[in-house]
Amino acid sequence: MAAAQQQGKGKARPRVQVFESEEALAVALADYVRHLSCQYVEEKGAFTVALSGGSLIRSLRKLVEPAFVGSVDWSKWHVFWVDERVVPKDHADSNYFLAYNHFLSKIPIPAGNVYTMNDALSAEAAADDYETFLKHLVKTNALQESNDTGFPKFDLVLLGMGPDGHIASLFPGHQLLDENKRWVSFLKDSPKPPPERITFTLPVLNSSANVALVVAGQAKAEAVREALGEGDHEVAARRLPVKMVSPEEGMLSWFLDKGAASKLDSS
Ligand SMILES: O=C1O[C@H](COP(=O)(O)O)[C@@H](O)[C@H](O)[C@H]1O
Repeated sequence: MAAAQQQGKGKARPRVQVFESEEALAVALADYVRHLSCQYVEEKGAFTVALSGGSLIRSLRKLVEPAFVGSVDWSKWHVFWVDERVVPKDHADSNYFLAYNHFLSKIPIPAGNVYTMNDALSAEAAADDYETFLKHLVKTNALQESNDTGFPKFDLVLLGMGPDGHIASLFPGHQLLDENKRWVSFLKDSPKPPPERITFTLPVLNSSANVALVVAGQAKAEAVREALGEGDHEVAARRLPVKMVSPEEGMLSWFLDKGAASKLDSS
């Protein structure tokens, strides 16, 4: 359905698109990801994507359907995780397991291009391990670095949002929202189970070339209204982490269904 605001670069206003249904959102999301994939593969021969867990994975379903699956060069994809739960990879709570079952198992991405967090380590060690690995990829030019921030620059970060406004494993009021040095950090007190998690930090999310916020359902309408409303002073933003997503030099695109957008003024 309708597009709302026009996007710009960097700190410009995000693009906000509202769709009649989650089904229509999923089709538009597939088209958006396919377009970026083609663009980056053509430009630099690779496409680096960081996935969230949760409902985002279901919203990616169209990308693996016949209308889209054949027009993506999956061999050039490099897949990362925005956040992970500290559980074995075959555990129902694992973000990798979810992505594998509903997305990755259906497409021919080379196994060596799928970069999971190490589930044999403690939360601290797994965060260190993933950060060290990302630094190695940057050093070897397999992953770009942001000239502006010195943090890694993913071509696309796909974020979901919880009803409380959390993104990745960055929760309202949590001290990790202040982290400005680490690339990957950990927490053991997640308010949403399971408690132990590993997560990209905000500077990494905000150094990406493209960030998509994919949000469906009425349960998230209040957080969407607050996030897209006026007045982004720091206290409000720390209460609603999604408000702290603001790419330094990249583009932010919201994909909303009617339910999620139902408390926005224009809807
Ligand atoms: O716990 C998590 O929650 C968020 C939001 O999940 P959703 O199911 O409400 O969309 C998700 O983006 C994150 O990756 C996950 O670890």
